[in-house]
Amino acid sequence: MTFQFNFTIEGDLGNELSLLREGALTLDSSQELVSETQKREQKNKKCSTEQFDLSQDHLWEHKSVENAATSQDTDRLFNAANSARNLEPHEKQPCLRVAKEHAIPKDLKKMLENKVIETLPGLQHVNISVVKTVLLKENLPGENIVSKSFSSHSDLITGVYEGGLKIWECTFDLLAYFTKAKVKFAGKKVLDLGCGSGLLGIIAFTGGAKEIHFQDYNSLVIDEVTLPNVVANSTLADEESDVSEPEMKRCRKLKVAQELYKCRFFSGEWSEFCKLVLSEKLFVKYDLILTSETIYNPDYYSTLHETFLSLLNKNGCVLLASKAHYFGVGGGVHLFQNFVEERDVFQAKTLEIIDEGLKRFIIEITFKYPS
Ligand SMILES: C[S@@+](CC[C@H](N)C(=O)[O-])C[C@H]1O[C@@H](n2cnc3c(N)ncnc32)[C@H](O)[C@@H]1O
Repeated sequence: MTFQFNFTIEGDLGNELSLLREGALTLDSSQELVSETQKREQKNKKCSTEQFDLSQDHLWEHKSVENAATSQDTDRLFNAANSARNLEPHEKQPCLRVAKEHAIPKDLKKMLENKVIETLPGLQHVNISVVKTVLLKENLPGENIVSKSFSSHSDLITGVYEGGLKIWECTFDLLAYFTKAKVKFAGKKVLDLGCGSGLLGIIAFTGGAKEIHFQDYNSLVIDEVTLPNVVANSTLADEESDVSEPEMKRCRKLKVAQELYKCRFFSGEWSEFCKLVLSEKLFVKYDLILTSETIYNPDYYSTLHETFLSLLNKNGCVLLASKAHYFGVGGGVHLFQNFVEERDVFQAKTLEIIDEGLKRFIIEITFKYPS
């Protein structure tokens, strides 16, 4: 399924793309476009089971001890959800893109090279158009999602690219809600699920969260956007200022590293991500799951629900922001709320309705029976 909306070719990227990848793209030929689409559909059917190396050596060690998840709790709730489940016969399971953890590179400054930093109130983020242009020029091996997204004129290519190379509208709604409702992050373990740029998790990070995990479907999004954004919002930005003494520099670097140590980064499909984190013996469930524009595809509802179920602390909550309806894909707030109600594990409460342009919602999801 290819979902097209809100897609703009920033600046001259479209032209640049044709020049850069002459012959490799199918923008101008409708005949070829069809065959590309068919190829992609066939590929989607097979499902990407791309294996990633998880080189644990390079990962910074994380140890959590409190509130470790018990498999019994999770099993009980899974069963409750499963028995209430009434899957439509046509419901497709999402592709199982294997999850991996992304190590934080040692050379933090290098991550911000070739990046243009933009500023929002209380936040910095890389300019994504520049990231895309550089990626197209470099033609790096691995996930080729930038050119795939261009050639299909789409922000979403099911099972291939799930939209992380863009800051979606509801992220801004949730950011505004954090301020308005004075949401507290201090001391909490937070997950930015389907993070893309990671702005929600970054606010939790700068707001004193104890631990913040970022998850995106696409590996490239984590490496090229999420990680640089987190680094740009750490104290690294002023690392060099007024510090000439090697010893002071060393201390400063250590401080930045200690701060970033609170953040972990994951890519991969949701059920695979769950498997990966739950395989850690001392995994601690999240107090807060932040998620924006992740309920567009009804085929993913069951996995998303199970992700909440297996990763959310009993007394925790999910703050979800979404458009009322996603034309072309079929998902939306009411469909997802009905899905949640039928499973009878969580309760969903509307916190805010933003009724300008396309109607948007902020929803809080908590366990119905927390004890
Ligand atoms: C439309 S984008 C929204 C990005 C970001 N939250 C924002 O608001 O700007 C949807 C995000 O959900 C993630 N996502 C969607 N479906 C997924 C799935 N089945 N497994 C893992 N991640 C998924 C993608 O990685 C993507 O970043």
